[in-house]
Amino acid sequence: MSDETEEQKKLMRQIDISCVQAFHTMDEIDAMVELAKKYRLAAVFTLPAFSAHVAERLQDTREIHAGGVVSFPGGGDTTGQKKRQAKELWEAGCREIDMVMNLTAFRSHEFSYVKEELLAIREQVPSAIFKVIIEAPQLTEQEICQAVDLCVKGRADYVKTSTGWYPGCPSIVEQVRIMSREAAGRIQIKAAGGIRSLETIQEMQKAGCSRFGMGMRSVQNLIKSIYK
Ligand SMILES: O=C[C@H](O)COP(=O)(O)O
Repeated sequence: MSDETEEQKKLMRQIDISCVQAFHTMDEIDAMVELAKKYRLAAVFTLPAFSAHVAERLQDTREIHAGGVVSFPGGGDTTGQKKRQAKELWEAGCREIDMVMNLTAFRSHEFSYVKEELLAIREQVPSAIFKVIIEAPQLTEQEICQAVDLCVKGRADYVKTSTGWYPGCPSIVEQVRIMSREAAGRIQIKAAGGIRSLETIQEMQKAGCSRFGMGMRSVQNLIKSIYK
């Protein structure tokens, strides 16, 4: 990638690529790792059974992280299960942990349960980049603000819009704006789920988003559109 511009490089460093749907094959996962290495993406995510494999294949590069998902995609595991998952993924070599918030507890106003759970996971993986998924497309504006605030109190590094498991409910710029306004620089924002174009990414960047989670096919399309 010798003729890559600084702008392209910077954008690639904000992309988390993933094969986290149930249908991916090992060949796809391996192709995704190679793509991440070629374009120097930020992190590579799979479902947990394949995280150690990805971490091993990324061993020769420190700047591209293996990422692991905790309580994906529902968020309803017990705190103990989430702690064990996070620890196991860290031990497998994952340096980024994306965990789904317990949204039933959250939407039932069990805020202290949610906060304590986030703090418990933070304690398990103190050096990991810890992102918390809130499924913003399913929440009201007030709930999005409350969820962002809890992620700050739970010492997460990022609050993330969505798992991408709800195809009819993409992450949109307005959600990022709300999150960014509430975050006020206290936590970073990752958008994921249905992000399909450079234009959307640029608008989300302007709204305050610094990381983008995209499925492998969407990243391939994005690359085609910007490296001509
Ligand atoms: O962050 C991970 C998601 O799988 C991204 O979803 P997507 O397939 O809609 O890009």
